Amino acid sequence: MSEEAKSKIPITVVTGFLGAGKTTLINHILSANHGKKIAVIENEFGEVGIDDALVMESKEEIFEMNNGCVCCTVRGDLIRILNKLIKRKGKFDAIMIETTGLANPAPVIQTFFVDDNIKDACVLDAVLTVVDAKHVMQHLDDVKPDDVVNEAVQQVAFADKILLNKTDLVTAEELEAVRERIKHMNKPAEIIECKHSAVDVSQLLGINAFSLERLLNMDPEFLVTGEDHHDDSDDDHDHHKHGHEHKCDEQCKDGKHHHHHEEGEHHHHHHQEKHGKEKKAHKHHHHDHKHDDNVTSVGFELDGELDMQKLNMWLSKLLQERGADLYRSKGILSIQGSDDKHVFQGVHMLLQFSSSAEGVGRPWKEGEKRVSKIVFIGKNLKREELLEGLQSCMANVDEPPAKKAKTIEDDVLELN
Ligand SMILES: Nc1nc2c(ncn2[C@@H]2O[C@H](COP(=O)(O)OP(=O)(O)OP(=O)(O)O)[C@@H](O)[C@H]2O)c(=O)[nH]1
Repeated sequence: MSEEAKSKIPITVVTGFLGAGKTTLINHILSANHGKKIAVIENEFGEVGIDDALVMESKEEIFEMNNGCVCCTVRGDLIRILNKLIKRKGKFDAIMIETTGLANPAPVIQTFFVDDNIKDACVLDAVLTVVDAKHVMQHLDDVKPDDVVNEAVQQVAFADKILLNKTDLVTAEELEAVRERIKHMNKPAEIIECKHSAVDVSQLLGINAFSLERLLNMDPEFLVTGEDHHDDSDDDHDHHKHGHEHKCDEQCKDGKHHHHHEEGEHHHHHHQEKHGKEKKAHKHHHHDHKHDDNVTSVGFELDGELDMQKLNMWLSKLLQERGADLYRSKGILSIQGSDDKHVFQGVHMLLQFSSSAEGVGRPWKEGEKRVSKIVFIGKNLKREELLEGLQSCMANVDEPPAKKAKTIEDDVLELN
């Protein structure tokens, strides 16, 4: 590394699909014994911020960016926070940015090359992509409409290093299949298999793994941002479009194609058909990229305490029935009869409860209002239905006066 690069603040971008294990990785790094002071920038896709409470208490500084995805609406926030941190250079050793599970990493990476101040002060050390060995296949397979990006594919494609996580949830054969698939999508990236994102920090930070050259080989116009493309209509900006073309791997004979078809093996037939038609359009809409509008987030903040048993039963049933479409669910819970802050984590059908007593999340602070915050992310979510379900799990809700059951005494009395 050059002297100039050495004096810059190293940046690590942590990406990976919803629920893959990014926050688990951040917590692992923050609690590891590396002697580094790390500033963390959290971005989450959800109507109600939760991750902030799930990142462990530490000396580190944590900045939250909610209400949007870092690759779109909150990119300005990212630039602002980075500039703030740059002014305090020397007070910390590194910055980690956790992107939302629905972020396309490309615009985040571009930030470090197109903004002059940031470019001069920071160096992108690596893009780490956490992959959920159990669920990634279905997200890679998800066929999106033509102008919609497949974030799961992008995240793997842009990785400098891949953490193939949750190996405990799959068989050796399944793991091999995922490994093959990922290797095929991104040959240069090292793949590290792990459980609970537990990888030696020396393999994650200060690794100097990011290569702009590799990205420019993949996409020569990588650094041409959406803002440079004023031939795009304003409408494009409203939609936060900012995609990229990629060079295909050797499977694809056609040279370039739109990134959401980037992966050769599975959609090959589809994009071969499309290439002819799309080529011209790509020239003018080079930076088109939209998120899948079908994937939405619904968030609730509930006053009052929840009944753990009712909630457990309701959530278990919901995840069983809707787990395919319900990519991610999570919540901070105020539970009747407990002084601990409870947490639930759902990834598709898998559901896990834990609490501050077990070291997950931070306990309620003195005087902190005990509000439950719950987020669901997925396809075809119905707010009313979810709210009704949650409300039915509140403790002490006035039960409708149940028909008074007869007691034995009543019977006895009647007999008399
Ligand atoms: N069984 C198993 N569970 C894991 C592993 N790694 C993480 N988890 C669990 O998966 C769930 C999601 O983990 P997170 O670290 O919150 O995932 P994330 O990528 O930050 O999630 P989003 O921010 O919502 O995208 C949590 O319940 C974790 O405890 C693993 O290796 N094995």
